[in-house]
Amino acid sequence: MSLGTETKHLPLYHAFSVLVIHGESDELGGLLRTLDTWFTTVDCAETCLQARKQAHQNHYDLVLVDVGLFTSEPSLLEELSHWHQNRSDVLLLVHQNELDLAIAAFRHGLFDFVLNPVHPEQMAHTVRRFMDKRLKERRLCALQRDFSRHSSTQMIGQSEKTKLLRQHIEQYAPSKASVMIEGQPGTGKELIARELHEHSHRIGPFVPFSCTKSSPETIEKDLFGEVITLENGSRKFNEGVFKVANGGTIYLDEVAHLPMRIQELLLSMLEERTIKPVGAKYEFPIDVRVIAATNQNLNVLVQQGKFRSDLLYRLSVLKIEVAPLKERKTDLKELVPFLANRLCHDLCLPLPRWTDEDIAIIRDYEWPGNVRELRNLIENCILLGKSPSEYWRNRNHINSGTPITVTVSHGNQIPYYDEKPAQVKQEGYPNSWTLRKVERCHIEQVVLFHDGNKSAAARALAVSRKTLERKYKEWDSSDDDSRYTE
Ligand SMILES: Nc1ncnc2c1ncn2[C@@H]1O[C@H](COP(=O)(O)OP(=O)(O)OP(=O)(O)O)[C@@H](O)[C@H]1O
Repeated sequence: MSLGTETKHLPLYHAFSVLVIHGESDELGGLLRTLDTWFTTVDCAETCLQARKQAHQNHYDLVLVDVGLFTSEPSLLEELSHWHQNRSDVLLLVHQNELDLAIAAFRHGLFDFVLNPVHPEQMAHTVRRFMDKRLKERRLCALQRDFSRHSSTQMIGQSEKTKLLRQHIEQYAPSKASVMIEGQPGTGKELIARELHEHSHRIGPFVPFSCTKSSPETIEKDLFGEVITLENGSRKFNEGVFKVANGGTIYLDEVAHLPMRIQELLLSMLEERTIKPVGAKYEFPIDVRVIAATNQNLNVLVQQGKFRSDLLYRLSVLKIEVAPLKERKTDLKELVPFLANRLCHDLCLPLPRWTDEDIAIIRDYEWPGNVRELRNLIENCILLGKSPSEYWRNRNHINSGTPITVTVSHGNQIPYYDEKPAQVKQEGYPNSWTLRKVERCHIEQVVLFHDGNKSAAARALAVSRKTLERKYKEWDSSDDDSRYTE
């Protein structure tokens, strides 16, 4: 059996494995050689018992079986039909004089066969069909995992602003009216749009679309679809995003970037509830709810003549403003454990244990990148096995020996997400300490760090040496030793 042109171009399906169930035969050698060029695992079984044993120990994506074996091993047919339904594709190898056996196999749902002796081109064609189907299934499975990782519709947070947001979502969801969501990048605008769709009970899908594509022509085709006339005169229809979202919701992200021509088409769609694909002669009715999002001030863009005021009016029938994370820091209490739990679960890694210092860093930071930045930080820490404080020090090239003074308010602490109460390692000062006590302790710590060199300590503390001396005098005169009496 030699490889023809098609087999030479056959991609290597290395990640798949094959079992060949075949009695002793001269034809087998050639068949195995051919399969060996495509797959890394090609196993052989000569009897039903052997095949069962092999299949028990390994997973096979494809099982090739010589139908001649069904005469001596009738139970094999039943078993193969079961494998076929559950895990493996089954390909029958049929001689001209074995058609009755093939027909019996068809009755068990095994319909795919090649004629024996096998022609390499025919074999390559069939194998490609099976393996491409498997590859598609794998990709779909990976996409679904990736999708669920990135598209949660669970909005976390108990700050007043987030509670109000939830209230708006509940009130706005059942309406068909357009919604404009305003907020900085990473604040959760898409998440809100998904929640609106989930609660709307619209039967169609939720389809996100980024308006930052370069050319108006591409956006028009992507949004409204395209009718192409082929050389033979027939017409091919490429569905646009609006058609895909029919009955559901379209989410126009960064709507401020829409070119003027598309703004006009979108306005017409919102008014007429119809779309006209590029190259089409007719308009089609459409039932899509539009949710748009922006992190720019569209009123300013209207004044600058970059955004149509009538479109802005149409898109903003209902309006939601999302506050930046720094204005709703109490959300961190739920967000940190939620994101850490989810990421650890996705990455199959154990939950980290963080200290007061880590918690204080997360709480005191301003989060310009909002929840997305928080999520990225947590993911980095989990993957690198570093705590947020360590990560911060490394990122900002701070010497790990530098003492970090963080006062942690335990009453307002972000809770641990472990089921068991965590052993919180206390690195800050207790809440009961006065500012005077904290100051003294901190100065003494820094002086100690500099081996008693008060000039170096003063420089690290950004005060003059004189100020430091004055502090020591004050403490000596007041005989204040109560700093250690906790
Ligand atoms: N309240 C929240 N609860 C849980 N996860 C959140 C919350 N807000 C945002 N996220 C998560 O933060 C990430 C960024 O959110 P999202 O993509 O919705 O932000 P966005 O405002 O649409 O960003 P951009 O403007 O850059 O498109 C996502 O992983 C999202 O799931």
